[in-house]
Amino acid sequence: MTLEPILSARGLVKRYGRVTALNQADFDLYPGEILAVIGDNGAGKSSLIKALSGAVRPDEGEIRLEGRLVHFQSPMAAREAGIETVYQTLALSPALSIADNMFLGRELRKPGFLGRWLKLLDRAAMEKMAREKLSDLGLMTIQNIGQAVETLSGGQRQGVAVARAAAFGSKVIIMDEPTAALGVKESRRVLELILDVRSRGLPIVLISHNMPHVFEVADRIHVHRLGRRLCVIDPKDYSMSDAVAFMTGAKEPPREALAA
Ligand SMILES: Nc1ncnc2c1ncn2[C@@H]1O[C@H](COP(=O)(O)OP(=O)(O)OP(=O)(O)O)[C@@H](O)[C@H]1O
Repeated sequence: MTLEPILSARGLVKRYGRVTALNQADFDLYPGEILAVIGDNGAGKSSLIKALSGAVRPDEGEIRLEGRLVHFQSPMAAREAGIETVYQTLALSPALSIADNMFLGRELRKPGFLGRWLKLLDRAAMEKMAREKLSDLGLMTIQNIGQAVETLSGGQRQGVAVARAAAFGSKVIIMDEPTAALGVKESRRVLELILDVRSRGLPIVLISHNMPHVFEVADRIHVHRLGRRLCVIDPKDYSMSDAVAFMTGAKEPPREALAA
């Protein structure tokens, strides 16, 4: 590929005591693509994503965003740099409204004195932006932006989390098992959302154990094994059983798929 990766990592190492969760892991995400990250349980996928999203600091290795070295000290720092992560646990506050959840931690204040000195929130602006974002992503089956998140279905909640990420993620969106807890219909909606987000030009990292979902939406598949990137495959060239065989070590990937 001739393009420069938007987000890349080289030689990431992360140790937890005697466990080496990342062992010289590399990573490349290119502009506009959906990159799936697959791997067996314990292969180090979450550790990789946590390093890329500022949730853990790697012991060794480097991460570059648009070619520039970055050292995220916190998830907030990664967010500020344009990397949004939708965690499996979603990190939504159930009792708060959809609009409040979308702006959690980055509320809009009223302009001028009211906002700066009295810290008054600009609710109207937040609700307007939340409504726009949700309808952009075709999520306006949600009638009331003031509705508490706990009253939404699993798919709608996931939708709010994705809309929030798409609203604020200016460069990269990372999704950790976005369909794991969802039914068939809701999963479908979330997969469509992922494709919508890509069509808006935002690249996505999708961590998933669900091979049909991965093969349906991914442009490339990063196979993680024993703490490192084993290979990168094009889903058009390999079957799901090939991918699982590479992931589990039952089969070695061909030389051209092996990561450098
Ligand atoms: N906070 C931690 N403390 C100790 N060990 C950890 C910690 N986080 C991860 N590990 C270990 O690091 C290894 C990689 O874990 P990681 O969660 O990154 O794998 P994974 O590929 O995401 O697995 P899964 O698919 O099961 O979620 C595992 O052996 C795990 O037990």
